Amino acid sequence: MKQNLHEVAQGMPFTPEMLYLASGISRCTFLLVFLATVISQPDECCLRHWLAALAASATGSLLMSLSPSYPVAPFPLSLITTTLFFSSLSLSWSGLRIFYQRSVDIRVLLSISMAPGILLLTMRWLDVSQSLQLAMTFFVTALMTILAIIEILRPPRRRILSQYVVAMAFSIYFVALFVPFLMLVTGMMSMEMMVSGQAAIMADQVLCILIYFGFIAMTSERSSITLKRLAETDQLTGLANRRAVQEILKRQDHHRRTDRISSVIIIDIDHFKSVNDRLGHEAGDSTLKHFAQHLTAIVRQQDMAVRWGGEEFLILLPDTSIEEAALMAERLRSRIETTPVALAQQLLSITISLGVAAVPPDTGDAEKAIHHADEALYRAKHGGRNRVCRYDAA
Ligand SMILES: Nc1nc2c(ncn2[C@@H]2O[C@H](COP(=O)(O)OP(=O)(O)OP(=O)(O)O)[C@@H](O)[C@H]2O)c(=O)[nH]1
Repeated sequence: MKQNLHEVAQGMPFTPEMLYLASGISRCTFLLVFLATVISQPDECCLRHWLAALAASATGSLLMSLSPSYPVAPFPLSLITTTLFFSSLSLSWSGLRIFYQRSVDIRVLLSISMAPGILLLTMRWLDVSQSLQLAMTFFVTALMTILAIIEILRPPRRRILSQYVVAMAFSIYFVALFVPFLMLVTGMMSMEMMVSGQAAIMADQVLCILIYFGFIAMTSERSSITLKRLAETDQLTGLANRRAVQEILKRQDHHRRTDRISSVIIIDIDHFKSVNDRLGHEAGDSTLKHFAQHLTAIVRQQDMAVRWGGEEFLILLPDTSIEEAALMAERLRSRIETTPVALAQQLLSITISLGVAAVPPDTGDAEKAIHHADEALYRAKHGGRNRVCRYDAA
């Protein structure tokens, strides 16, 4: 039987051994790309798992290219390659778990990697037919792809586009494994037909590219999202910073959305310089953090609270009339006035001044509204501080 299959395979334009060799060599070239990525991003532990996964599958492919028969390699080569391919899949899965900050139990990882080899040994011992051995290998491999898909799609889902490419590749992998399993089990496909399954090896090659480059894309996409978030976040208070507002205003100009910002509030802590001067810079920082916490507590989900600079803050309010904005400003003013800052040695009472302005509905110019709110704030300061002033065009 083995000899027959091999003869059939030899008659094909590309023998399975050649395809496995090509697959092994291309995996080795990915290895170099991965190695460079792992070295450049040493903190990403998931990349090390994926590198090991790739190394295992490259070794498996190269060993399969040495096999004198296809699709079932002789014993013990089949045991080694099965374990290598499975280790590759389980390491892909563990890498995904690490990527999504989920724990990985090393014993589970080892069990999943070893289980198919043990299954293969058992089937050989029970003298199970070659086609059933192959069918079972397909089946457990298909199960493994499902585990990977679950890790990607289970909530909470991140907004990372490249993860869907990887999920799609694993889904195609699943179909490519489950269909031959069904066909072998039901007798619709013979071992001879499997020999002409060059398409499966080539599909494996394409999917491998999608998956491993997808893994690299996932880590780079997440890194750039994290960097962008850091660049748009104020480190002291955790609020959005001026740069984030500029980005939002730029996007609004482009999209002319309906949930546009309709009111803005500018807030300034009164006599903040004297807090620094009397109690030190650290007390000043604590005061800023205290204020930011109250600001975050008072704004609605759709609003955006911003540290505009120094001791000045801004709230962008979509779909909010100037009357509603002034009410919110007043609530915040009174809350801050009645809640002292708990410093290490003492309780510090502070007050704030606020300027409120509406975005002109005809132009939708939020930058102009910020400018108007600033003018209102100036009036609040000069009117005696600890008050809310509305911008009045008249
Ligand atoms: N601790 C601390 N102080 C800051 C920070 N950023 C700005 N400041 C200080 O904030 C103070 C702002 O002072 P001024 O602009 O004179 O305003 P003010 O004392 O609040 O007076 P009015 O606004 O007129 O009520 C300056 O002393 C800055 O050094 C910061 O991140 N931490």
